[in-house]
Amino acid sequence: MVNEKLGQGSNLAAAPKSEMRSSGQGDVPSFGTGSSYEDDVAVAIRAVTLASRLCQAVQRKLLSKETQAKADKSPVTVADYGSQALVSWVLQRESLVDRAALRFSMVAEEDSEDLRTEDGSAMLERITQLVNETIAADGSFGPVTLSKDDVLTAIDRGSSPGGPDGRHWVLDPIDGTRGFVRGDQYAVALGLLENGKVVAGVLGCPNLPLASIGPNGAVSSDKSTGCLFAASKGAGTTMHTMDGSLTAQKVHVSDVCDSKWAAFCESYEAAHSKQDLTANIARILGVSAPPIRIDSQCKYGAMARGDAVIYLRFPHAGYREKIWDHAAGSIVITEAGGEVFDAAGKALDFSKGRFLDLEHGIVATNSHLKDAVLAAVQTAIKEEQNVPKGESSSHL
Ligand SMILES: Nc1ncnc2c1ncn2[C@@H]1O[C@H](COP(=O)(O)OS(=O)(=O)O)[C@@H](OP(=O)(O)O)[C@H]1O
Ligand SMILES: [Mg+2]
Ligand SMILES: [Mg+2]
Ligand SMILES: [Mg+2]
Repeated sequence: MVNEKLGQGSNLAAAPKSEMRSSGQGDVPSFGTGSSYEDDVAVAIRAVTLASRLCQAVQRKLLSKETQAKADKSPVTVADYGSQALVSWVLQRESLVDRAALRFSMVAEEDSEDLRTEDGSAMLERITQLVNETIAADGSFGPVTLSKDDVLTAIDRGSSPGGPDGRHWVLDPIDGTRGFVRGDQYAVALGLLENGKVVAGVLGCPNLPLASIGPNGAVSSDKSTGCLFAASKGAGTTMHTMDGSLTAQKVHVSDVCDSKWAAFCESYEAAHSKQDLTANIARILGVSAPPIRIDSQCKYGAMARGDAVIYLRFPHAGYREKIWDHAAGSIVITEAGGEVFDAAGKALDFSKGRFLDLEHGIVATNSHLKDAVLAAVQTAIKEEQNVPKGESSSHL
């Protein structure tokens, strides 16, 4: 039943019975890993599920007036803010009250600055309403109403600088806001750093099909959507249905060993990754399948279950990667048996604060293909550097 529902082409294996408890908290699924991060993952799932519901409600009736442009021209919506407020509120309230409330730290994408201006006041009103509606509809938190100030405070709890010491939650309240606004893929991405290393991650992907989106899954008749991936150090990666209706399944990256058969995924937005460079990498590897282009860290989730075998991301010159764009996704891949590295072959370093410190580009694949993919990446980068100026649209 479950395998039928999840479709062919997904690298799923049934999880042990202990991982299939139902939550008893509304429709929010629970997660049992037996790992030392079990409590953290459970509360992260609760927070991400709640935030994903808010996002789904907004995306269903998305109004252009609910979208603003930030100073860097990227879009931000009431759902980005609402999702951040909810995750922050749940984490603070549920997980750390007894253990580490005073040390609570969150590195998150959004801040409340624009909402505190006169222009932002209607938006703040709407966000507060959405947050309260989502909490009330869940029903498991009791009679709680957040004020506008509570919402601002919850959003601004994400201002931590992060760094190499201690525990930090890392949140992208909507990753792939452009996809969200377009009605396509997006993810609520929540990671946990401990002493500079990602130790847990949850990815809510409300629009991701349960069936594979890879070349082998393209023919699936199952159009159900809404996946949630959860991973923690040493405990593997599990895929849940967003509504908790099916049992959780362990997922694993593809075990394809010959790059000829390896489909790759990349950003939907050409402005976010150099698609001419990735096409050359694919050519060098002999990949014939067309790229799977989807927004957000949904790519990491899709790859973790084997839809694609390679993830390639090469931002244009001058762009600095943020930790919230990769923290949750990277552990979802590594715990599913994959590897995530930069163009020098180094693992990603999440210990340097809000930005990722890396050579260039982000690549993920399985352990069989790591050497071949890395060699192809380095060859393609050299070739790109040797192209006389004016003959290529991309520059390192
Ligand atoms: N110029 C540029 N280059 C590279 N990356 C950028 C750039 N601008 C933005 N971003 C970040 O990309 C995040 C969206 O993820 P993806 O690039 O994987 O998705 S997409 O397919 O392009 O939508 C997106 O995340 P969100 O802001 O959370 O949507 C950004 O952090
Ligand atoms: Mg953004
Ligand atoms: Mg993002
Ligand atoms: Mg975002």
